[in-house]
Amino acid sequence: MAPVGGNSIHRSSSRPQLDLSGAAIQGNFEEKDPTILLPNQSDDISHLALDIGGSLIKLVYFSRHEDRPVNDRRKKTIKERLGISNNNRRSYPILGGRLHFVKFETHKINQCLDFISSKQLHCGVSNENAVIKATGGGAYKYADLFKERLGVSIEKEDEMSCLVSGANFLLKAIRHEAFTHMEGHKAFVQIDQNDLFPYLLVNIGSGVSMIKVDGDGQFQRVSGTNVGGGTYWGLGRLLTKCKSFDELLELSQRGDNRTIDMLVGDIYGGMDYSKIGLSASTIASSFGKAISENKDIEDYRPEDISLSLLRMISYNIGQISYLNALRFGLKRIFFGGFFIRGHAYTMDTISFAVQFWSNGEAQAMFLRHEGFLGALGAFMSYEKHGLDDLMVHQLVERFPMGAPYIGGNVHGPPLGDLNEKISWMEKFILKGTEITAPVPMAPPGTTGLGGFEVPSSKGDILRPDASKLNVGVLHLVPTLEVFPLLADPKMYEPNTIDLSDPGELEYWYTVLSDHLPDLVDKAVASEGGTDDAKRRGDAFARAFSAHLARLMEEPAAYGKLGLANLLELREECLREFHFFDAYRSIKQRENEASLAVLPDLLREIDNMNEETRLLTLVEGVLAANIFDWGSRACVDLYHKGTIIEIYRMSRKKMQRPWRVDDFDAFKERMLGSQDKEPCKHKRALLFVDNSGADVVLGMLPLARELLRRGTEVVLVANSLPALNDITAMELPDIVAEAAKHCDILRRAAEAGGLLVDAMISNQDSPKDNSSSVALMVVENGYGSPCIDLRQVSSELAAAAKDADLVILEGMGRALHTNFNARFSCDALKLAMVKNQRLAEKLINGNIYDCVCRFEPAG
Ligand SMILES: CC(C)(COP(=O)(O)O)[C@@H](O)C(=O)NCCC(=O)O
Ligand SMILES: [Mn+2]
Repeated sequence: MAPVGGNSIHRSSSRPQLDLSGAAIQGNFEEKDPTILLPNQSDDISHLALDIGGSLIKLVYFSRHEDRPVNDRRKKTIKERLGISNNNRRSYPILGGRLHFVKFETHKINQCLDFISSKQLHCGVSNENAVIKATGGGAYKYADLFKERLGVSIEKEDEMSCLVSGANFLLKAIRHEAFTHMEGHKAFVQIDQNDLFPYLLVNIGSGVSMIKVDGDGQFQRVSGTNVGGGTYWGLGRLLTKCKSFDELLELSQRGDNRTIDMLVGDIYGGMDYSKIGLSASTIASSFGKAISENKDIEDYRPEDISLSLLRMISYNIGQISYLNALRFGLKRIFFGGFFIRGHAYTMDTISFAVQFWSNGEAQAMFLRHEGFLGALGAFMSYEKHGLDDLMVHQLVERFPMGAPYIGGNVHGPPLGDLNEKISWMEKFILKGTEITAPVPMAPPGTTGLGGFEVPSSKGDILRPDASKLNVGVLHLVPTLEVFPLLADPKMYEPNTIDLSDPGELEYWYTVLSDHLPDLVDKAVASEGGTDDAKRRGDAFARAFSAHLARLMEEPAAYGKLGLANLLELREECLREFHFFDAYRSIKQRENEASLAVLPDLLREIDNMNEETRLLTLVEGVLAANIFDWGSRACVDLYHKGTIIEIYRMSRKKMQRPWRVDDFDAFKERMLGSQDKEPCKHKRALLFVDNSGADVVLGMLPLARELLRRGTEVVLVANSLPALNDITAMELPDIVAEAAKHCDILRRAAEAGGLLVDAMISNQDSPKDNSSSVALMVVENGYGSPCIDLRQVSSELAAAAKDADLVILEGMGRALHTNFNARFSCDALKLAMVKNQRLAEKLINGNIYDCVCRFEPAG
């Protein structure tokens, strides 16, 4: 029996709000997603739901996070201080874990049963008469098979109802779920939760259902058509001898439907019928040419047949959908179902039809989880899972590890332990190298749909499976919150660099790829350089490269892609292969070296007047931000001297004005002027960045100055390691070390509960700290160099409530993300730009230029 349910807050781990007392892992403890028994959990929590359709089985299952129990004393103290309890505000439990999306072909149902059985998904509850919720016709057809093979009963859920609740959940809870797709260009649509209804949901499975949705559980199937995905696949199979739906779809890529469709021009001698707005290239009659030509099926190219069929069915669905939207006055039409399969050309065709018939009034929208609406809805139908109570900020979508190699499909048994994962990567070496080469991206407007024209070069630019990898693993993290000091959370966009610009994406792809060999060396060394570590390092490099290559192909595969996502992906991949702190020894070395010179620095600072001191402190933060192991240029620099030599050199170069220099405004705010009173902030949140000089000689002295002025200070650090960033777990020891040489820090740290035992040798001051302002440490919820303030730890959100000053430090937190963020309190953004291109783009400057941006409360 092994206890589960650590209390770490980061996104790879969350705190389930279930009754976990007495919980135990059943079976192999080493397994990635082992079954967990919850003997004291009174609610029925099931882990699996299915949608068994005519062609595909869609499966949604839940797995608990791998919790690594950590003994973090800081966490307990901070919870008490900030008044955070484990009791949930909600009335019923919310699962903390991951939702996985998997699909199988229905005729290979045994593969699906093997999958469920090997993952033990059907026995996730301590319930003797285990029941699985399922929807779709197969829930009836295969009920006996499930009973026979798995010993479980199937509880059938209404298909329409499941589709609707699945769609409603996705549209409300996933930020980048809905998108438009016109002429090869994908654009995400921001859906206002409060302005979602009514809409038309068109689910294109084997057949097509059109559902008017008025609210949660309020819907009506208003129409449908029997000409759907089954028609395309069935007719296509007969006419082309294709062996699979995907093969048929791929064939269409190379097709020319003019050889088989009758166009307006064919009837009007090559002319447009302009009087009624039809161009010569408009399809007048799908397959119409076949009647006038004395040809047999063999005389037509299968490619042309497939395209003609695809256009016929897609236009027809688009047209009927629009007419139904018109009938009920609905402005939004969402298309789902596995017919679409993220296929760019299908979406373009449907979009074109909707636009054409509505004269541009209506717009087709698609859903990234298009095929999983029913299965998700069936999952939602389990009572008391709390899923429908989750909000956007509590869901984090992650890149599924194996997806780049297999296009999101599941082949073979699930991966068990780390070793299996590595062998799996090794097995796919060939596949991996095949796709690692960047694939040209589709420039917008090249599918040639601008007038029912035949796409000229779509075979080269639109891969048939281009959008297959469009569903990640959904992490449910009920503890995440929106940072309360954002001025306008709805308008907030964390990323400064937009990677939908192909030039930007390519640049950052190259930067991250070039950095990889060095990172692998560091990671392997951090694990003792053993053969096992080398093997894992190799697998990590492959996995990360494959992800990058896949994202180059389709940047919006998992929703809008920003630089923060790429940097986070790198850290996630490292953790996936059990590299938990690649820069461990570097961080230790730099912390020690910096702590050794801290007393001298503090003495120097204390001899200055208030004004010079403030400038020196801000200058110190900027100078020390040079210690960044994520920057190629900086790493090259470290070969040229010791830490202290580089720190001194960096300080010497700090010439004002900095490239962005609001220091005078900040100084006036802090110290006042003839016209203005000085502002004594109540509580400052300092988002710290790197270990070593950055935090010890930069941020800590600044924190100390704020404490001296009577401002409470909360140091906000990463929950998990990322590059050489300091973590919340590591900070208390550093503060304790620094406090040995400084009364201000010591008293504040004691008042903040950071120094709870006799870590400090300097015991001569009075024990009563009631008058001291506190120094605290909270974790931010991230294991990445960047931070998305829409999803932060509950500790940070609680600490923010009384704060009136935010200081963001470093390139990741203040430039790549949050450079344009607006706060409802005073905000100071401090960073050294350690990348030439970013310096040019962002501040029209050069590498090593500095940013000191002060934005007073609005
Ligand atoms: C990874 C980083 C964001 C970390 O910067 P920091 O937040 O530590 O200031 C930064 O080093 C970076 O953007 N590096 C990649 C670019 C380069 O190597 O030039
Ligand atoms: Mn950093």
